[in-house]
Amino acid sequence: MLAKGTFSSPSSTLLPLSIPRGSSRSDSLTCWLQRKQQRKIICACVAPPLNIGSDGIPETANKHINKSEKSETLHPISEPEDDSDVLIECKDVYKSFGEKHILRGVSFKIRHGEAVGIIGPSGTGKSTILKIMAGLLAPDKGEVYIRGRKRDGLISDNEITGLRIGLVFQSAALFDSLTVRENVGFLLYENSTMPEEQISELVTETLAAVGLKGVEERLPSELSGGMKKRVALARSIVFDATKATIEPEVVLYDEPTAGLDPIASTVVEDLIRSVHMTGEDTVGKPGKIASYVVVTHQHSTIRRAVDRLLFLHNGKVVWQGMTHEFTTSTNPIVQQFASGSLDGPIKY
Ligand SMILES: Nc1ncnc2c1ncn2[C@@H]1O[C@H](COP(=O)(O)OP(=O)(O)OP(=O)(O)O)[C@@H](O)[C@H]1O
Repeated sequence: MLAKGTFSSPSSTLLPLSIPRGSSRSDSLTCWLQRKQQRKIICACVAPPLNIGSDGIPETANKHINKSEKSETLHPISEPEDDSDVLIECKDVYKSFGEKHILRGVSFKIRHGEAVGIIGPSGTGKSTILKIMAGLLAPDKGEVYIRGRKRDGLISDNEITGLRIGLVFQSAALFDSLTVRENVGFLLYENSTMPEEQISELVTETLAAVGLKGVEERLPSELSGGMKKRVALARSIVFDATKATIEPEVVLYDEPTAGLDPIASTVVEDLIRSVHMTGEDTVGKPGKIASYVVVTHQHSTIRRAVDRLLFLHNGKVVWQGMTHEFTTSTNPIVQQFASGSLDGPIKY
């Protein structure tokens, strides 16, 4: 049994941040509980008060693109007028770290049922915008709306219910000294009124949904990288069955296939699809995740796991389109990124 914390239950999905390797179970829990008191995770997203010019091209992008290159709009998707299905919106979000101005007016919306990828060069702020959506970082300027309600500051600063937000870190961020069962059921053991046996059953069921059986009593160190990612996914989608209302959930994945071989990547990509509402999990049940956002560099993940793409560059969304438009785009930024060429507007 896990030690019980004294804090109140969170309004949304909470995920452990990184815990030092080799720390003891009590250290891990203490560290986690301290952090948890500081940060309750909720999510918010970007909608564009598009700093996109009349030609559909963001102002910064205009600086890098000559007239002949502007033939393709950078904003080819016409936004529906009805925003009732918007779960997360980021509006003109700015974020700097010291002198580094990372996000400079990022806007987008994540709608119910969407599978969205965020791509762009390294260091362009993809993980930063995920953390802002999750409420782990506050924007310097701009707004984040959760189902139409503005979130101020971090998730710990206000209670916004109506949407669960899960964040799956690149590193999986499992507690090294807890078993797989304890990792997956952590929040339920801590916060739920469910009896332990029921939590245990739910954990087993959720692990089965991500294709893992018989690993409940293993420690993270006994798992492969791909299995750890699946455990982290299970942790983000485990539901408290005693809650009267189950809120829709958005899962944010930060480079879920980084470091995996091509086949293990495919397994994770299919898994991400399968737990989405349009999919079917590995035991044949419909997925429960309303929408998800994936930050990735991997072409296979772009092709296989997402439907719509947002391209971040120089602090803004410089292109967005459906996945199939990515490889045929005539936008020079997209072309350079898709081909990996050293020549083009993206400079390292
Ligand atoms: N907490 C922080 N303090 C200082 N600088 C930070 C912090 N978090 C991120 N940065 C910096 O902000 C920039 C964007 O980081 P971020 O991780 O969001 O980029 P990214 O697009 O996800 O990169 P990659 O594709 O390489 O993972 C980087 O230069 C990074 O060093």
